[in-house]
Parts: sequence; structure tokens; C-alpha cells
Amino acid sequence: MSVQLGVQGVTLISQGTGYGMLIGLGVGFCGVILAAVKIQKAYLSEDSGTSEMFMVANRSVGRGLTASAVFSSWMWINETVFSAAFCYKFGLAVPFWWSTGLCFQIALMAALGVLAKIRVPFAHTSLEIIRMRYGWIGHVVFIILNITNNVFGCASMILTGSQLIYGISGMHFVAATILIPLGVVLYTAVGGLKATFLTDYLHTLVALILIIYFTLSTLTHEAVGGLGGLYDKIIATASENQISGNYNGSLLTMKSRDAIIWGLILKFGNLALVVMDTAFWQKSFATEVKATVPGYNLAAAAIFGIPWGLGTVIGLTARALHNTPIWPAYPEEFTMDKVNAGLVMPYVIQALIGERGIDAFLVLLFMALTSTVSSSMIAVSSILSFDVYKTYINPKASDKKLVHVSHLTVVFHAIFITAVSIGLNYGGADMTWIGYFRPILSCPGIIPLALTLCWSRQTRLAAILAPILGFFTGLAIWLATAKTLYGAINMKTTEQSLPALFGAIGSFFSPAIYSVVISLYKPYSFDWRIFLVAETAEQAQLKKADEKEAHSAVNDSSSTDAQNTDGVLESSPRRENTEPSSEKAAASKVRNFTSDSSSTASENINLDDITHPFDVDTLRELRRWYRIAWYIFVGIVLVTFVLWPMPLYRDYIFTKTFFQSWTTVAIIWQFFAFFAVVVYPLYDGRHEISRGTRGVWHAGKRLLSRRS
Ligand SMILES: NC(N)=O
Repeated sequence: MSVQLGVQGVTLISQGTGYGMLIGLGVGFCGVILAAVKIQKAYLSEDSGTSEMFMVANRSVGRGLTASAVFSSWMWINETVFSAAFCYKFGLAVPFWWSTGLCFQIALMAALGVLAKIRVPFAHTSLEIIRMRYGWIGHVVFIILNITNNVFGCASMILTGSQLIYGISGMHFVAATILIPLGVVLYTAVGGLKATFLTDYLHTLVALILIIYFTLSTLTHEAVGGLGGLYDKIIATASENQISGNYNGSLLTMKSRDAIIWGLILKFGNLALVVMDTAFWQKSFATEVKATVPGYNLAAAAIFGIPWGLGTVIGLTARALHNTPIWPAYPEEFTMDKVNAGLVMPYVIQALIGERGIDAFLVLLFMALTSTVSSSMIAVSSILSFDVYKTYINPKASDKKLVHVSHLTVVFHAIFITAVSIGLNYGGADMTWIGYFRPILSCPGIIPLALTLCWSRQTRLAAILAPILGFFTGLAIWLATAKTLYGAINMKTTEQSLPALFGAIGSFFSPAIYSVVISLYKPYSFDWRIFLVAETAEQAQLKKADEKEAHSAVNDSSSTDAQNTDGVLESSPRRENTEPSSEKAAASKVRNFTSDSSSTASENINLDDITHPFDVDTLRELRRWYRIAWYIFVGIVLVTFVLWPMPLYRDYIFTKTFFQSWTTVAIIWQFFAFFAVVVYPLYDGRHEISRGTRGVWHAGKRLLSRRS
């Protein structure tokens, strides 16, 4: 999705309120998370001072928290603000296509995440897997693909947020651009991935309450009159709301050319945003064995309800009301550049709920923005610290050093991404063009990356060349289609939707052909056990570096204070405490294996001596989940791409009853989402919550008795 820059509408809130909320929410969130990190460390034996905890949360996150964290990182402003804006533009087909363009990628990640657990059980980033299999050139290619994808995605989101805040409050966009990531940096740098899991939960809670609130308050407002009233108004105003490219120009049809093209481009772009973002891999590495597939698929099902219900209700309400006195700035025309700047939703909220609603809208914006920014920060910081620093700059880095570098890279990334966002804005970037270019750049890596885990015959040359050739293929198709359809290659023709769609299709699919053809040129077969050897050697190195550091700390009389023993010597028993019970035995096996082999180089390890760190039962369970994940993925694709929407792609305008039922299901889905990613995680984490609460309670009591 892309925002139109520099569009200011009517001022809906004062700048003071805008500053107060951005700063207040940032500081408030930071405080809550820093307290949560302290409680985790003190009472749940979870210390983000180890790289395992910082990057992959000790691989101990359960189903509920996984579901809410994946949901939260994937619930962008787009799903609310732009689903509504595009429903306004093209009708009710958009919110539905939007939902279908969000969930299948998450279901795919569930399958890839489980496969990674089986084949590379102790990975930290997706790029590390590429390096272990193909060496440094492949690693560098994928680092570039990942970082550009992440930077484009994250910067465009910060930009969208700051533009919206500018659009409704007049606050200078540079101030908004700096304030959005500021609080996030602090808690992410201190708390690492587990902190983002916790903030993600809080974001999810608040965002879903607000989404349901906005949907229901809009529908039940007397100016709308419920689902029946909304339908009647849309029918009554049909002549002033004609949509070219839709069946009969109606907003109430699934047969919309622009909506389906938009939906397809979204699918490719979003696929890249998930698979090429190491954050989604990391979140799956962070889950316990049994949690990946249920957690990810719960999130996939939950996110389906967000753009669909909210987008339909808000987008159509805006169409019904934009020529009535209740509309902000009436009788001024509500122009398309305002729609493209995302002002549909805030205007509906202002018209029907008023200032209170706009304050709540700002909170929703903040939640949607910060949860994605935090996971982007962890992802880029892990790439910079683990894939760049540890691999190429300081291979002998200790665990403590890695965590230190991770903190620094979070701060570095925050400054960098803020600068990029400001630069894009001042440079007058064309966000539609950037939005169409990004899938062409990022999609070529998807299939070669997936094949790295799924296909033993993909060769090094294939993995390196396929994404590069795929990018140039997509680029050529994009430009050639623009030239063929519109007669020239320029900014205007290349930001039309069809060239972008064909380019993305070329970028995504052609690497499959390149990979197979190049791999067949010099066939080989990769032994998956090599991943285990490489991981073992790496763990041994980290352990050695830690021991060395701890040893020198003990010998050094000036530094035998608590600080030195904290992060290093105590980290092992802590890790043991927090390992999920199903993995405990398996993980201790790894440690034994690691220490046995620590004196040998990885190449000296005989593959036949390698045993998988997981026991047979755990592996059987993982394989079962892997099969289930594929069934769910195929089911989701079949239902959401074909069985559900295609029968409706015909000359049909929704009847009143059909529209009411359709939207009722969408709203019920919002409540399902609330139970799946807000209520269920509380139930799932009840033991930890009770342990943490007991700890705080006893500590409080001790403190009080000491004082008295
Ligand atoms: N979640 C996204 N990419 O809208």
C-alpha cells in the first residue's frame, strides 16, 4: 500500500494533542515493557542478556503469545486505514481481497518455520541458513534482498503514519517521523525479541478493541442506521458513487477489475514482506516445538477479519456520507488525493464519533506502527549483529559481545530508518511507484529461499543466480508491459497496476525455473545433516568465546564483580530453566554434543556421527505439524483464492440480505480474532502469568515488611 505524500485535510486534532499522545504513549509503553523485562528476569528466569534470549526468546514462546505477536507484526495501518480508503475507491470487493492477501503467507511461514526447526534447529536468522548452505556470496545476495525489503517496508509504514498524523493534526511530519520509532528503540534495545512479543500482545489487545469499537460505533450511529441503513444509503447514492471497472459501476459487487488487480499485487508484495523478512522466521524460531503451526495459523485466521469488516463498514459509510453536512469540510469536495492520503477513516470517525474517536484513532495508529517497527528493528539488528558482525567482522565474538552489538544495531537501524523516511518525504518520493517496485525487487528471493530448506538439489550457483536473474526478468516484464500497454516507459506508465502485476509475477515465478535449470546443469545433493554440523560448530565457538571471557573475567581481579559473572557464567543454567519441557532433554543432548565436539573443527565431524538434537518423539511431532501446516496452507489458498470469491465474480450486485449476512460474518470474525489473539494467549500463558504475579506480590510484601 502506498500513501500520497503532503496532503493535509481539515485539522481534526490540535498539534498539542498529537505531540502529547505520541510522546505519552511512547514513554508509557517503554515503562510497561521495561518493568515486564525486569519481572521476566527476576521471576521467570528469562534474561535478555543472552543472545539466545535477545534474538529468539530462548525458543520457548507458546501458541497464544506467538499468535498475538505474529498478528501484531502483520497488522499494519494498511489493514484499517487503507482497506477503508480502497473500499471507498473500488467498493466492497477490496476489503475481502485485502483479507485474502494477508493470511496465506502466514500459513506458508508456519510450514517453513517447522521445516527450519527440523533441519536447522538452532537457527537465529533465515540468512544464516543460506550462509550455511551456500557460503558467503549467497549470504550477501540474500542480506541485500532482506535488508532492502525490510527498509522499504518499514520506512513506507513510518512514512504512512507520519503523513496521516500530519494530515489530521498539522504536526510537522519530521517530528512525527522521529517520535514514532523513538519509544520503540528503547524497549527493543533493552528487551530484545521477548519484549517485542509482550508489546505485541499489548498492541494487539488495544488495537482489536479499537477496531471493534470503530466498526460498531460507525454502524450503530443514527446517520448510518445499521447494516440495513448502510445498504439503503449506498443504493440511494449509487448515481453519485459510480465506480468505473465495476459491474454496473456498483460499490456492492465482487466483479471489480481494479479490486482484483489490486488484490493480486497485494498478494505478491505481502508474500515478499513475510518470507523475505527475517522477523517472521525469527518469530517461528522463537516458538516452542508445538506452538509454531497453531500459533501462526491462528494469527492467519485472525488477521482475515480485520481489513474485511472494518474496511467494508468504514469505506462504504464514507461513500454514503461524503456529500452530506455531517462530513468534515462539507461542502468541500472529498478529493481522490485525500482518499489516497488515507483520510477516509479519520473523516468517518470525526463525523460519527467526534474528537474522542480521533484520539482513539491516533492510539490505533501508534499501536499498528510501533509493533511493526519493533519487529523490523529486531530483524535488522539480528542481521547486522549475527549475519554481518559475527560472520565477517568478529567471528570469535562472545555471546555477551553479540548482545551488546545487537543493542547498538537496534539504535543504528532506528536512526537509519528515520533518516530514510524523512529523505523519502523531502525527496517527494512517489510512494505508489515505490510500492510497485518493491515486490519486483523482493519477490525473486522467495522461491530460492524456500528451496534452501525444501529441496536438497538446489545448487549454490542456482541459489545465487536465480534471485538476480529473477529480478531482471521481473524488471524487464514491468518495463516492457508499460511500453506495450501505454506506449512509453516513464514514471506515469510504470506506476500503472497491470505492468506492476505482471512484473511481480515474473519476479516471483521465474526464479523457480532458473533455480531448477541451473541446478540441473551440475547436479548435486545436499546432505541436510550438514546444517547440524555447522550449527554445532557455531555453538561450540560461542561457548568457547564465553568461557574464555568468563575465565579472563575471573582471573582479572579488577573485574570480578557481579556484572561480569552475570551475563556469561549464569546464562547456561538460566537457559536450562527456561527451555520448554518437550525440548529439555533434546537441548541438553545438544550441549553435550557441542562440548564433545568443541575441540574439533566442523569439517572433522563425520556426518554419520551426527545425531539430531531432538529426540525421536519430538521429531515425529514436528513432522506431523509440518504435514498439517501444508494441508492448512493449501486449504487457505483454495478457499480464499478460488472457492469463496470466484463464484461471486459475476454480474451480481449484493442484495440487502446478502450484504447484511456478508458484513455480519465479517464482524463476527473480528470477535473471533479477539478471542484468538487476545483471550487465548492469556489462557495459554496462565502459568507464567501466575508465576510472575506471585513473584511481584511476594517482592512487594517483602519490601513493605522491610520498610515497616
Ligand atoms: N500487513 C501488511 N503488509 O499490510
